[in-house]
Amino acid sequence: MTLDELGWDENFAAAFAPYRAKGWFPARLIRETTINYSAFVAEDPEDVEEIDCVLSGKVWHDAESDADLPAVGDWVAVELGGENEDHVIRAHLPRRSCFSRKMPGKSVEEQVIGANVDVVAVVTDSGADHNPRRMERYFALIGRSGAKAVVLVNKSDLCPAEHNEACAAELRALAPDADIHITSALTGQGLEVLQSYLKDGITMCVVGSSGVGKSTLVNQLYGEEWQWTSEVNEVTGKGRHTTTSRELVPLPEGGMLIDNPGMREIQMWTDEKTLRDSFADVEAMGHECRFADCKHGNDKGCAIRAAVEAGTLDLHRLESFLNLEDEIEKLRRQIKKRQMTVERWAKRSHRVKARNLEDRIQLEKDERGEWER
Ligand SMILES: Nc1nc2c(ncn2[C@@H]2O[C@H](COP(=O)(O)OP(=O)(O)OP(=O)(O)O)[C@@H](O)[C@H]2O)c(=O)[nH]1
Ligand SMILES: [Zn+2]
Repeated sequence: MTLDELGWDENFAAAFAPYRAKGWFPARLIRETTINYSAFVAEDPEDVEEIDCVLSGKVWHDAESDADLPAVGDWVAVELGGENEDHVIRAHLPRRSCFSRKMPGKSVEEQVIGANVDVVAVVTDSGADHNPRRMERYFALIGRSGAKAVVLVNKSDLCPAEHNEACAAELRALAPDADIHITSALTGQGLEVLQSYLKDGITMCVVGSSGVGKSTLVNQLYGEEWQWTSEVNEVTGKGRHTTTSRELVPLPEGGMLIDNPGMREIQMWTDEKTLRDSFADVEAMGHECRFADCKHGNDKGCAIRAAVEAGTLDLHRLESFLNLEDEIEKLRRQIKKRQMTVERWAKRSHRVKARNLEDRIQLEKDERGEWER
């Protein structure tokens, strides 16, 4: 595989220029563990190689938050070590895009799903999973990430065509910039569409609720010979751990996937601005209400209610809008709580995270019993 097939472009090359002079090499991160990263490194731009590498103290300290640390999909500058030496990530190149979500559970810590992702494919169906409100949140999140939004209304074989079409049209109305396709991973309908996004150098993420067919779709892209559980990646010829962590995987027909077989329904990382932006059109309608303090309830001359009655605004969407201030208040409380937790954690995080070089050296010394106090 070549550097270009990995998604290298002029901007990355420009950002990398000062590091080339130091004898470092461009690399793209494909996997992360608690102690190190795996990357494709381009010592030879025509034939990238898989290596393990660790983070330098500088890159570690320069990151302002966990979300700023190198993540799967990121481009970095690597200094190759000699025999029995670590390969070290010396610099982190600016991201072209970044797809992230809220951490699972109660915290609102941002978690990067993939850096430099070009296309996010949201898989849903026209049955139980169909939920325009949730899809609005996906659209807001993908819009913020800088990636292109693609929706696959999957399991089309289970519903009449008109029903699938109606669901697709409803989603299309929510996000004119998104591509909405009807697919069936089972019969293969519409799969060529997914493949059409996966040109050389393009990175895609596949997300969606549990059971909508993500793995079934992804396995078809890998081709018959290579599935989640297989041992060897056909493209790189390298062995592959069967793991539940996210990985960047080159596909046999070109393009790459960042995926995770166990990825549960994405929990949205969101902020006040993203929330408000997703209702900008409703808010604009509110300016047309007769009274400036209109509560959009039974008030006379309410433009928003009129839009609901005229069928141009969905009633559920209005309800979400009316609850917006409550949601934002909830978010603020969560953020405050998170800051307190983060401060508490910062004191002991060095024990948990040994991804940077100095910590690792110390850890190895500790293991050998060479205590430094
Ligand atoms: N009828 C029909 N069934 C499908 C289709 N796609 C997937 N399935 C079935 O739906 C079930 C769930 O599919 P998965 O691919 O495991 O779904 P997933 O989204 O990866 O689920 P998680 O791994 O839990 O996130 C399996 O039994 C699939 O065979 C489809 O297009 N039509
Ligand atoms: Zn009103």
